[in-house]
Amino acid sequence: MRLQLSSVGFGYRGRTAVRAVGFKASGGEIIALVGPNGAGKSSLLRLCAGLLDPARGQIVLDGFDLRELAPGQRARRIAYMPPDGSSAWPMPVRRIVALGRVPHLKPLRRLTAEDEAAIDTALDRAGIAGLAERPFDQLSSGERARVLLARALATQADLILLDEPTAALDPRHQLAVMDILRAEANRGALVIVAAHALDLVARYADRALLMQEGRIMADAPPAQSLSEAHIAEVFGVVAPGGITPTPLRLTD
Ligand SMILES: Nc1ncnc2c1ncn2[C@@H]1O[C@H](COP(=O)(O)OP(=O)(O)OP(=O)(O)O)[C@@H](O)[C@H]1O
Repeated sequence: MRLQLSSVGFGYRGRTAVRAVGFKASGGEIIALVGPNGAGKSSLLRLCAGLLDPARGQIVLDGFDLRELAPGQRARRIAYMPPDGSSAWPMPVRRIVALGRVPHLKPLRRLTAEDEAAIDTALDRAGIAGLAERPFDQLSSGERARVLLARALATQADLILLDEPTAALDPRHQLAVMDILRAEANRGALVIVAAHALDLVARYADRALLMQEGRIMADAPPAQSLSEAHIAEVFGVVAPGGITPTPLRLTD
């Protein structure tokens, strides 16, 4: 699959959030969106998900303008994980993950064995099989984040958009989630992930798009886009020698 953005612009009631953004990406890649609070990362993800419409420019998925794709097709092809799990749905975890299969259901049909298998696999991979019957609103924030990840995985989409999926996670689950995203890219999905954990981005992303005030000011492998000079300019912090990939790894 190929995604292409050309001169995409978007604003909220006059406040510009995304300015003249353009990039191309393909299945197999992990692309990280990096930048300070308010830089436009979440807005750009929501544009790619089709949840917002560009005011200017175009977003093209495999030759089709995102706005021309039928809603059902868009929902099967694109999975979106929102930034936090604070929504207080008093629903069992399994039912929330099952929502990831809704785009695959025929009208008025129940979940098939294939849907149930996709839900089980997603619960397992996110490490939350043991929480399947627990109410979502009684989980910790990290547990809720993994439920929303599982819902996105259950869709088996070929464009996976995630807004700060590791923000609430402990170190082991941060690595586990990034390993899952790598596996999704390896099966051919395009993964676009907004993240503040620069050491994880340096380790896992193929490209880091560094955003500042709605623009992309660098689009390169993390070793280049997260250079000391860029980090100083964009974040106002000194990262001696640039960002070092996290040295943490899972125990055997
Ligand atoms: N619903 C909204 N209504 C009005 N302005 C908004 C809305 N959502 C975001 N903005 C503004 O758009 C700009 C970009 O916000 P966005 O959430 O895309 O940034 P971000 O890079 O994801 O930030 P963060 O790192 O804090 O999550 C900011 O100036 C923000 O205040």
